[in-house]
Amino acid sequence: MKKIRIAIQKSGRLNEDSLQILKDCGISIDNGKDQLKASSRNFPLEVFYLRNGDIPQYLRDGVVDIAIIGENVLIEKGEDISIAEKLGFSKCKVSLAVPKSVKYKSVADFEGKRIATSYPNTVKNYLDSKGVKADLHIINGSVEIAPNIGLADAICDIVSSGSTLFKNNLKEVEVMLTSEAVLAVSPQISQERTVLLEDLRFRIQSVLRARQSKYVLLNAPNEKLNEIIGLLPGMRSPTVLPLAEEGWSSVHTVINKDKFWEVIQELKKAGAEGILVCPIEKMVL
Ligand SMILES: Nc1ncnc2c1ncn2[C@@H]1O[C@H](COP(=O)(O)OP(=O)(O)OP(=O)(O)O)[C@@H](O)[C@H]1O
Ligand SMILES: O=P(O)(O)OC[C@H]1O[C@H](OP(=O)(O)OP(=O)(O)O)[C@H](O)[C@@H]1O
Ligand SMILES: [Mg+2]
Repeated sequence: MKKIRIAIQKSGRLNEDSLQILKDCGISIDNGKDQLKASSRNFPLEVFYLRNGDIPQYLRDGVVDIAIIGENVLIEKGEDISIAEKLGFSKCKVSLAVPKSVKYKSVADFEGKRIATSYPNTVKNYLDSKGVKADLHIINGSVEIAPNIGLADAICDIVSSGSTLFKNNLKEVEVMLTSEAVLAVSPQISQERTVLLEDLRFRIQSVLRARQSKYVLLNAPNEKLNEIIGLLPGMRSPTVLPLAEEGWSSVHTVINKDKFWEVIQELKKAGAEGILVCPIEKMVL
């Protein structure tokens, strides 16, 4: 049987979370740390460990069928490559920044300025769309230092917490795009391997849904049941079971992790007791 070939970042910010999501999908990989290639024992999958920046070309050439990669890299180097799933980790922005002392008014201020970046296509497309022409200096790392050493007037790079900008006395002035890790697909993937991709996507979706949700159990006095059920979203509707003690019920449901603390407060006010919150491993609709 053919195996589906996936590219994963060899080392760096995406490596650990990429391996974790495969693991959560029940896919075990025999992983010698310095290997370039590994196989799964229990899923027809081969893993290639590659540089993030090289992955769009490998996808285009059909050397790998799928990849976990930052959306920002696809926008820079792989606009022709499609995205099968957004994976919810490595969230960041790609932004333009200038020294704090600069009085910035609008994107027109970049006209004729020197901008240091590892994302030349992204910057060029953005500035073109605004009718601005700048002078791009392509550098591969430590971009934020460029204005301090007189190499550029401004930079374009990844911003997450903003602390790298802060340390280098820069301020973010334009957010060009937001990004997260995605599952990207080669335009050359075969029919046979597309079937494996669908199987993998089914598992990934179940894992991502579960990561977004909490399983909640609580006790409620029967006279408050309607009010409490009204507060709960649930997958279809909450499960209600009688407790051994007369007049009380146990209510089970699923709550989105972002809404969770708000809902818990409301449940308590409505008379819920003994609230348990549990992680969910997989969630299949
Ligand atoms: N500070 C950050 N916060 C969140 N996500 C980030 C951050 N920095 C980078 N990323 C995301 O992780 C990806 C990989 O970043 P990383 O710095 O590990 O690799 P790289 O040096 O860009 O690539 P390569 O693997 O080619 O060396 C980026 O493309 C981006 O999507
Ligand atoms: O807003 P922040 O939270 O500070 O994150 C942004 C920084 O993170 C990335 O660098 P990384 O740490 O990956 O180092 P690198 O330049 O060696 O890739 C990116 O290139 C920025 O410099
Ligand atoms: Mg980096």
